Amino acid sequence: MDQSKRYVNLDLSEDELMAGGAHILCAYRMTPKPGIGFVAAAAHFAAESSTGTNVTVSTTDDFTRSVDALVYRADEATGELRIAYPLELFDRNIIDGRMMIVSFLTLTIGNNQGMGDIEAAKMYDFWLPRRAIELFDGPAKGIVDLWRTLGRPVVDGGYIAGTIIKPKLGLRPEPFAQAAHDFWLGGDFIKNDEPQGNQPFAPLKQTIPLVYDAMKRAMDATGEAKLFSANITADDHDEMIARGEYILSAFGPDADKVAFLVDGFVGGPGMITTARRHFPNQFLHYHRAGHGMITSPSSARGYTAYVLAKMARLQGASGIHVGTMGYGKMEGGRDDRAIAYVIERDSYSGPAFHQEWHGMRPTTPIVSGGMNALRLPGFFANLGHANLINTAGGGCYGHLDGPAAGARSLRQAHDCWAAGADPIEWALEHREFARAFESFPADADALYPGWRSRLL
Ligand SMILES: O=C(COP(=O)(O)O)[C@H](O)[C@H](O)COP(=O)(O)O
Ligand SMILES: [Mg+2]
Repeated sequence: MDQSKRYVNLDLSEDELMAGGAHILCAYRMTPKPGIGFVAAAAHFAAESSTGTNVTVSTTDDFTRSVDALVYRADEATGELRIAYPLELFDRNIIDGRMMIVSFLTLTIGNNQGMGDIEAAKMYDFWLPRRAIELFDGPAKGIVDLWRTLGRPVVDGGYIAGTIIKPKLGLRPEPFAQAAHDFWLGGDFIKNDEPQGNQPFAPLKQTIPLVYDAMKRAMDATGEAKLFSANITADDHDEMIARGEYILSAFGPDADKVAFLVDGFVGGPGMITTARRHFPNQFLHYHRAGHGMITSPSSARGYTAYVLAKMARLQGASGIHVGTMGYGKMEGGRDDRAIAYVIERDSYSGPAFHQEWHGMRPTTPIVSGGMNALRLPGFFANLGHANLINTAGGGCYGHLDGPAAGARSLRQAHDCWAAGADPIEWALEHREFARAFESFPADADALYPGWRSRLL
């Protein structure tokens, strides 16, 4: 059934829709199934994403039609599809009237992801009017709070050198805490790896007190504050709360040095909001493990990592992983810096839309995935700044001289970039950075040919 008469209006002006402030706009790249017209498929897409289905129903009335999602751009040659969704379509909390990401996803990434006439569709950008920005929680804490804890300037407080306790799994409480202590002698920030929680060989209630003790000893030894991002991910809301409350009680007077990590992609939006609303005083660390199933360029469905990051900021993530922009082990390229820019700035022009955040607190870019000291100078040069959290697991625990040296090599790499120095020259004066060349020789060979004759 061709529904384009009702759900398509290519005369609508995007500028006027934005000026009206009554719609959320979504940009997709869509391919209809063979033999299905692009506009007809787009119309069905909008129907299924708002007020329709695949046939006309007798219960539709004039009000229903007034909140139809409308296709306002449809270009078969490029697959470009843009849909305007009236704000009234989106579900609101009964407790406080605010909007929710699950409703945004159910509509804009719902049945349209599996319909028989749609071969593939992927959202690559969306735009929210001011009113929608006002109705999402947004971040409660940010990197400013971490800089303050670390005794840094709260503006441009700079690079936070972090790690991930490795191996990913398999450390019992004592060696886990020892690994944390040893890194903290050189670095700022440790996160649980995303699957670490309450495994039988490392009960959380044994591990956490030992980690706190390790933090205190490292703070005494260095005279510096330290940070721990503890994973509280769990299917059950009550379990998440129980973990968070236990961890805060265990860290007692230093509970402000605890961030909470949530595996928000596999866990779903509800887990992020549970942490955001129950623990608003803690930095909320959004780990996105699993996102690659749809955000990968190899996927023609779902949405991009850029869209994921925008949603995370709306939900209130204090920080989210943004990838390594071609410098680490995960998929990505240099232009992925847009994922960092759109969450850290108050105003940014993305792939389809210019988004104003109207003062919503920024979300911190978290850079992780195969990173080590050798890869950082190029990364910072591409991004253009270092106001971020970097977590290098292998890059620290794989350093020949141990994790504290690994941490120092990260900071020396940052300082090398900040000074605009040649990395090999810099390594001649900075031992831990030099030893990173020996620790990761394949990277050194690829990035700094000729290093051996200069450094060994
Ligand atoms: O544990 C790591 C990295 O460990 P290592 O530093 O040893 O590679 C993170 O889970 C990935 O970076 C996630 O990827 P992304 O950050 O892209 O979500
Ligand atoms: Mg990990």
